[in-house]
Amino acid sequence: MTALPLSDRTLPRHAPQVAAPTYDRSRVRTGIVHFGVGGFHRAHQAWYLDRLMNRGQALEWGVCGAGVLPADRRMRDVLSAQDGLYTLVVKHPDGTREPRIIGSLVEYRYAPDDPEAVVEKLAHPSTRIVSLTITEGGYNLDGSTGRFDEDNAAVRADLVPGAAPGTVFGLVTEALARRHSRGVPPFTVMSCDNIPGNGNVARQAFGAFAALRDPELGEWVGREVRFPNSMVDRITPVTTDDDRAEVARRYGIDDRWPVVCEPFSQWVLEDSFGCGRPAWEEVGVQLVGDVGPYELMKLRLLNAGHQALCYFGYLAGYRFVDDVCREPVFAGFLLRFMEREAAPTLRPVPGVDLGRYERQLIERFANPHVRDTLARLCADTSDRIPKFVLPIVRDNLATGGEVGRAAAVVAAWARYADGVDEQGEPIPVEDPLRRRLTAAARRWPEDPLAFLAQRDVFGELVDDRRFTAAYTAALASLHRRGTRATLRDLT
Ligand SMILES: NC(=O)c1ccc[n+]([C@@H]2O[C@H](COP(=O)([O-])OP(=O)(O)OC[C@H]3O[C@@H](n4cnc5c(N)ncnc54)[C@H](O)[C@@H]3O)[C@@H](O)[C@H]2O)c1
Ligand SMILES: O=P(O)(O)OC[C@@H](O)[C@@H](O)[C@H](O)[C@H](O)CO
Repeated sequence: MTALPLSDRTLPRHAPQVAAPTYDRSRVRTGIVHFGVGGFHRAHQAWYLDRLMNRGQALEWGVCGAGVLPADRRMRDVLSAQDGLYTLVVKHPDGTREPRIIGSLVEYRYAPDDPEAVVEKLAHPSTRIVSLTITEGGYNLDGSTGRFDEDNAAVRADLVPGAAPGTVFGLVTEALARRHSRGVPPFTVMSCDNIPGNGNVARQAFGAFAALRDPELGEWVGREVRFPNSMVDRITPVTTDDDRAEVARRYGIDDRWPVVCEPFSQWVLEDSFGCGRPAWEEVGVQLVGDVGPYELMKLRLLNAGHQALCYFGYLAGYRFVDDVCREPVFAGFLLRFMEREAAPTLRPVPGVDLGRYERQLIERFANPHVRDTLARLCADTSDRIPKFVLPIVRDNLATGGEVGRAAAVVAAWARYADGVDEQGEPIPVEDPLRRRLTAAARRWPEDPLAFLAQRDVFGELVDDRRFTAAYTAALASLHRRGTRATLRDLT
C-alpha cells in the first residue's frame, strides 16, 4: 500500500481505514496552550480532548502547542505539514492495534520564531488553560533546596527588562502581566508532569519567577492563578522509525511523527480551574478534591517501580522493559520492593486495591508490543530518583520501615553511572549531571560512599548508618557478583 501523507486535505481518504475525527476541525477554537508537546501529551491530554470532540463537545478547547527548545523545531515542522494531525496507535498485550487519527491539536507555535506572538496568544482571553509536560527538570528547582534556581542563565536572560522571553517562565509570566494590566482573568496553569505535588511545584516555580520580575506581580500570581495538581498515567515510549514504518505499512498513513502507547490510561485531576475547563469527567478523567493519595501511589509504585527495574535490567544486558519484566528474578524484586517498601508509605487510595494495582503494573510493563526502552527510563536519573525513590526511603527511615531494596536501586544507579555494563559494553549515560556522577561512581571501591555523598542529589542520606550499610553492601555485590545474584538475595 502506498502511504499517503496526513493532513486535513487527505483526512477523508484515511478515514475509511482508520478512526478519525468525526468533528469539523475548522470549527475547533483553541482554549488551551500546551508547552512540551511530545509523545505523552499527544497520547493523553490531546486524546481525552479528541474523545470529547468526537462527542460534539469541547470544540472551544482545542490545543495550541508551544515549544521553547531547539529540539522542538522538528515538532513544529511535522505538525505544520500535517495540520496538527497525527496517528495514535494503542498497542494491546495480545498484539491488537487500535489506530486513531487525533485532531484536537490545531495549532503549534515555536516560541523562538516569534515570542511576541506566543505571549499574545497566551494573553488572549480565549486562552483559559496553559498546560505543561516540560519534564521534571523543566521546573528549574534546585534539587537540594527545592528553590527556584534564579542563577539559571536562561532565566536570568528572561529577567532582563524588555528582553524577548525565551523560557516557559518568561513567556507565561509576561502574558500573565498583560492579562493583569488589561483586566483579563488569569488562565489556569495545569502541570501534567510526574512530580509529587506537580501543581504546587508549578505554583512555586512560576510564582518565584513572577516575584523576581516584580514582587507585586508575584503576589498576584500566588493569589489569583490556579495550579491544579494531577496524577497522569499512560506509558508512552519514544516513537521509533519502526513505528513510522508500521503506520505507513498497516494503515497507509505517511505520518512523520505518530505516537504509540499502552491501552491503560488514567488521569486524576484536582478540580480547581479559574476560567472553566472541558468536561473531562465525561471521558473518564477523575476530577477530585485531593489528588495526593493517587499521585503518591502512582509515583511511588509505577515511576519508582520503573527505577527499580531499569538500571538492573540495563546492567544485565536488557534493552527493553518487557524483556526484563518477564524474568522472574527482576519482576520478583520489583514486586517485593513495591509490597515491602513503597506501598507501606502510601495513604489509603479511595477505591484502589494496592495489591491488584501492583500486579497490574507488572502486567503493563510486560506488554510485549509497547517496546518501551530501558534507556528512556534510565535517562535524567538525577531528576527522577530524588522525586520517585528517595521520598520512600526517607519515610521508611523515619518509621523504621525497610530500606534495603531502595538502597539497592540507588546502588544500581551508581553502578550504571559508572558507564560500563556487565558485558563490558559502554553505557551512554544521559543526565544533566553525567560527568560528576560518573566521576563519583568510579571512585568505588576506594571511596564506597563517594556517589551517595553528593548532597545536592541525596541530601542527608549519606549520614544514615542503616541506609549506607544497605547501600554499600548492594553496591559491592553488584560490582562483584552482578545483578542477578544481588537481586536474588533481596527478593
Ligand atoms: N512518556 C510517558 O510515559 C509519560 C507518562 C506520564 C507522564 N509523563 C510526563 O510527561 C513528560 C514528558 O514526557 P514525553 O514522553 O512527552 O517526553 P518527550 O521527550 O516526548 O517530550 C518532552 C517535551 O518537554 C519539552 N521540554 C523539556 N525540557 C523543557 C524545558 N526546560 N522547558 C520547556 N520545555 C521543555 C521538550 O521540548 C518536549 O517538547 C515526562 O517528563 C513526564 O513528566 C510522561
Ligand atoms: O517520564 P518520567 O521522566 O517522569 O518517568 C519515566 C517513566 O517512569 C514514565 O514516563 C512512565 O512511563 C509514565 O509515568 C507512565 O505513566
